[in-house]
Amino acid sequence: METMRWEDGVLLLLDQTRLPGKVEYIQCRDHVTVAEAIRSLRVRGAPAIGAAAAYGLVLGVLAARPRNRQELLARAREVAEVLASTRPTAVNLTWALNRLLHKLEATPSQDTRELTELLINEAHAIYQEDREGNKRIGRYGQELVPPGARILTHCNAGALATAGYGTALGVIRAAQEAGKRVSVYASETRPLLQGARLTAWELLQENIPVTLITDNMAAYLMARGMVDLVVVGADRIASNGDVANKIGTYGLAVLAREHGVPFYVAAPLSTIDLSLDSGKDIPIEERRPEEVTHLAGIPVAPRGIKVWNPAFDITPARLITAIITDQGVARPPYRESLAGLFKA
Ligand SMILES: CSC[C@H]1O[C@H](OP(=O)(O)O)[C@H](O)[C@@H]1O
Repeated sequence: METMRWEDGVLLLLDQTRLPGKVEYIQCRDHVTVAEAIRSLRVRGAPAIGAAAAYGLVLGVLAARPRNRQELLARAREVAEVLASTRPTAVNLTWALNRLLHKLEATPSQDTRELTELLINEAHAIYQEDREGNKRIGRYGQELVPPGARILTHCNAGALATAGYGTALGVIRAAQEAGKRVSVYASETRPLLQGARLTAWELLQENIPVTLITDNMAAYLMARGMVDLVVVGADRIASNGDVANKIGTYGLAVLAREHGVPFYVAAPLSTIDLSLDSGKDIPIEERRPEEVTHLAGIPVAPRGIKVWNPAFDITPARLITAIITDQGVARPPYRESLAGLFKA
C-alpha cells in the first residue's frame, strides 16, 4: 500500500481519513490541495508529511509557470510558507521544504525547466531516502527485540506515516522478518484513532499478530506483565532527546518506567531537531474541539463543552531507553549520542 505516488505531474495521496473502510486516493494538482490534505490528516505522520510537502512545493511551482529564476524562487518561497503553516509539530515538514529551497538557492541555473526538474528529483530523493532509512531503522531496532516479544505501540508510525515500511512498525516488521514471532498491542489512540484505524489495519494486512486495546487499558496490560517493550514513532526530537509524539505517548513512557518495560522511540534523523535545546521548545499542535466531542460525526459530549485537544505531548529523555534511527541506536546521554549520529 503506497502512501503517495507521483504520476506525470500529479501527486496521488492515499486518503487516510477513509481507512480502514475505503482505500481511496486523492489527486493533487496544486499545493493548496496538498496543504488541505496535511491539515486534515488525509496524509499524516512526520516523514509522510515531509514527503507530501516536498511534492506540494513542486506542484505549486509548476502551476505558476515562472518565466525566470527570480519568479521561480519567489514562488517556491511563497508556496513553502503555505505548506509549512499546515501543522507545527512534525519537523520533517519544514525540514523537507527547506531542503528543496536550499537546493534551489545553491543551484545557479537560470533555466526554469532545469530548476523545476531539480525540485522534482529532490522530492523523489526525500521519498526514496525515507523508505530506505526505515529499513535501516528496522534492522537496528529488531536487534533490541527478544524472540516472542509482546510489543505495545501507539498511534501509527507505520508505512502509512512514512514513505513506506514505517519507523516503529518498521522495527516490528523487521523483527517479524527475522523470525522473532512478535505480537503487537495497538492502542486505539483517541481522538483520531490512528491506532485502531491505521496500525491495526496495516499489521492485519501482513498477518502480524495484533490486538487492539483502548488507550486506558495500557496500564492494566503492563501491570499484568503482558508487555515486553514499547516502541513508538516521533514527530520531533530535541537535542537533549526529549520527544514530541502523539498525545498519550508520555503516559505510556511513565507506565513503562513504573513496570520496568523498555521504552523505545524510532525515528529517522530528519525528525531530530538539534536546534532545539529541549522538549520545552517544541511547538505542540492544538486541534479542533470537534475531534474530541464527535465520533464519526456523532456527538459524544454535550454541546458547548470546553475541550482541550493537544495532538502531541512531550516524553522527557530520561524515560526513553533508546532512540532507534536510520544511522544507528542512540542511548543516553542523548545530547552527545544524537549529535554523534549526525557526524557518523
Ligand atoms: C513516523 S511519524 C508518526 C507519528 O505521527 C503521528 O501523528 P499524526 O498522525 O498526528 O501525524 C504520530 O505522532 C506518530 O507517532
